[in-house]
Amino acid sequence: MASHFTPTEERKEHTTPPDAFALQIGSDRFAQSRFQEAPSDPGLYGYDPEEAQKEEESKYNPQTEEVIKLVNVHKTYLLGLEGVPALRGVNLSIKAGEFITILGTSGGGKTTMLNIIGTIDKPSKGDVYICGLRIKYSTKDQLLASIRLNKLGFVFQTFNLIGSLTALENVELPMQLRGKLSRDQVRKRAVALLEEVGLGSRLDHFPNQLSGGEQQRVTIARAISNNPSILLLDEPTGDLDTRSTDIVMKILVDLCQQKKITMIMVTHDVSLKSFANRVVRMADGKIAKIEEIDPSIRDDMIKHLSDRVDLIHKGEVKDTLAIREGISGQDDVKQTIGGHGKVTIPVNFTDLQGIETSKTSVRKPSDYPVLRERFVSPSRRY
Ligand SMILES: Nc1ncnc2c1ncn2[C@@H]1O[C@H](COP(=O)(O)OP(=O)(O)OP(=O)(O)O)[C@@H](O)[C@H]1O
Repeated sequence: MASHFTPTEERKEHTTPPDAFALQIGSDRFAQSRFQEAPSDPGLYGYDPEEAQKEEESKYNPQTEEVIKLVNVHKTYLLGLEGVPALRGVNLSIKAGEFITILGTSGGGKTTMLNIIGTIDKPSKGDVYICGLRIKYSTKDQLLASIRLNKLGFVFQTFNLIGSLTALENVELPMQLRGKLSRDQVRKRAVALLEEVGLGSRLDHFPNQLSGGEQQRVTIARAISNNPSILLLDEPTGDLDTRSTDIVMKILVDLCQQKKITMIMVTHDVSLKSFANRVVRMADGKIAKIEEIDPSIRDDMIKHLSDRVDLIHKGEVKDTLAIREGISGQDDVKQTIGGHGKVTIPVNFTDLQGIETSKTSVRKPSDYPVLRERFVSPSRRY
């Protein structure tokens, strides 16, 4: 990889200060992409501190302005001598308090878009506005680090907790790095956040003493510790079983509805899409489609989710064999369940025979998140 560096890029990377938010990232791609960016306008390397300051002080009004705005955003990575276009002219506006899911084909640009919104990557071309602040290729790393610490929270599929710290200490860390609260205030807030995600009895557990679902709940508590306006979620339930998925989704939906945190969630699990206000489908580096979820359908989904989570907490949910909508690159391709050998189903699902769905698989809930029977009923809405 060293052969791809230009002296300028190398120097720039070495002078970058330690970033508080790095603890929330587990992605090697972060490091790679910062070396491999191919700016469309090399002149943008110049940095104007006055302009940045002006932008930082701009009066953002969440009532009237979008919390995130992407205008004609392009991102091209350099792979050897070739440019790999990851985003090709993306326009998207997101209002404060919205819940957005991003679905799409593999390599379609979902993670790249999330990384650009999260200021982990900079666009090669185009403008990105986060809470009224304009981010472009020349934006200084210090300003980006400050935006991440103050405005954004991150939750990834791999939980990225620090193994040598307890749950409580993991949640305290971003608040300590921000330095706005006293030691006592930090501790009290960390305890309250862990109680809020149902882990009041796990404060002193280390990550390896917690289940996957519990670790992800610690990650969420950590991600919201500095009161972010926006939570960026990259496959947050990808490694979780059904029950943990339900618990985590309920926490996320509550945070969105009660604390008005804007949620942007990349997922391959189409059964989660209707928890959002809007679904953005990406393909080939572009937004292929934006779908509004009918509010009554969303309310219904959330009500069922709450009911399920209540049952989970009462210990009334049993493991059963269940049917799950499979994940394929083509979410929209429908197949017939039980029809002429297309999708095989066990006898206890014969009532689903003939229903059109995306590629479907049957697994034990303990193996993988499952789609409950209800979600593949003929009246299913996705
Ligand atoms: N650091 C990088 N260097 C080179 N190419 C990259 C880099 N990161 C992403 N790409 C390429 O950019 C394109 C978009 O990738 P991205 O990861 O954003 O897609 P995705 O929709 O998140 O895919 P998936 O669903 O498989 O995670 C792909 O062609 C990918 O190979």
